Amino acid sequence: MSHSKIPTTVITGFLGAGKTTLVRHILANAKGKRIALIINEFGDIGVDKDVLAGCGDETCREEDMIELANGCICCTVADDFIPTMKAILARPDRPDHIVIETSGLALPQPLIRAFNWPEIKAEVTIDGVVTVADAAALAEGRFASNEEEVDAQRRLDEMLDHDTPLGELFEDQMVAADMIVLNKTDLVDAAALEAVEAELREHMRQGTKIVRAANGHVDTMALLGLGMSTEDNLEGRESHHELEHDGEGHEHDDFDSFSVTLPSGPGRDQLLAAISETIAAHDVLRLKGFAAIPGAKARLAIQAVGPRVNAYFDREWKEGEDRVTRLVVIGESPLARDEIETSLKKVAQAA
Ligand SMILES: Nc1nc2c(ncn2[C@@H]2O[C@H](COP(=O)(O)OP(=O)(O)OP(=O)(O)O)[C@@H](O)[C@H]2O)c(=O)[nH]1
Repeated sequence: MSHSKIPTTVITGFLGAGKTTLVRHILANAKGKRIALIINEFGDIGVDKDVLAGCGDETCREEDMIELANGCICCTVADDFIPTMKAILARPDRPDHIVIETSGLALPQPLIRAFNWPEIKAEVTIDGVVTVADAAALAEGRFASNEEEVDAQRRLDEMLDHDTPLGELFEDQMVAADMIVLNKTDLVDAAALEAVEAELREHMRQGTKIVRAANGHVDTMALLGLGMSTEDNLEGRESHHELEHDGEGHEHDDFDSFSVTLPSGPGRDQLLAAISETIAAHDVLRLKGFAAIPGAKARLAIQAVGPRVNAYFDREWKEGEDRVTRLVVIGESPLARDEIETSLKKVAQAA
């Protein structure tokens, strides 16, 4: 039986840039396309899948979502990614399109190269690599080193030139892109947006499109269907690591993640205040999870990206579900795990 190749969109972008939000938008606007979703997370709790599954739409069907929870898709291509793709391809009801959301710390390059493995290449093609960039984080210079020491303008100028793990990873994700979704435009003014966009243009491959968005609202038909066959066009997309080490394996020691479980206890405001304080004190890059708030029938989804903390009740607790607060914490290594845990647990004990 011959099939046409299934187009696959790879979504990359730094921690908290809005990848899951974009995926949610794609699923809600799939216009009848059956989409299989592969989600890769850094951290040991599958928050992203749970966020999508909590959306309540029939487009977020549990059976169409596959989670690769063990960290970095770039390091587990052979063990995890290839078998997962083969399982999708073996289904009797093959999807019309595959979307892969990589973890915010993943280098997209090894994943893109995996599409040239013979058993994958025969059946699947990369429709496009979409990199989500966080306009607010960029405007605030959050990829620069010594953030406090430089003034806002210098930060903006230097943000992409630094040899920090954050800066390098960010550049690696940028050069991999066929399209950049410059997200969170609602959080910055027009002048800052222009500055961020000008800076991005200097660091991406020529010809890459930038699409501005808020909350991942991009025309799905423009996003899916780029028809790039990216696996055949790898030139100029090399990561720092590939350029410096001939593509030998790479390390993820630069970043660290752990999860914390807290008993239900503090109220919403107390908990969010404690989270904000902890993030500020320990330079946490990303924190996310779900919280049990006393008296609330629904669980509170918590999403922090740098200093910005969002929270919303996403769905009611299910029968038999463990009503505790579980949070994933991600930051540059070494993370002061004990101190962060103590700081978060203090609020639960005080309640
Ligand atoms: N104001 C604003 N918030 C946004 C926008 N897009 C996403 N967010 C919020 O940013 C937070 C992170 O969004 P996600 O979609 O989870 O980001 P992500 O890139 O999937 O995060 P990781 O998978 O952890 O790397 C959430 O609180 C979102 O609601 C936007 O355009 N504007």
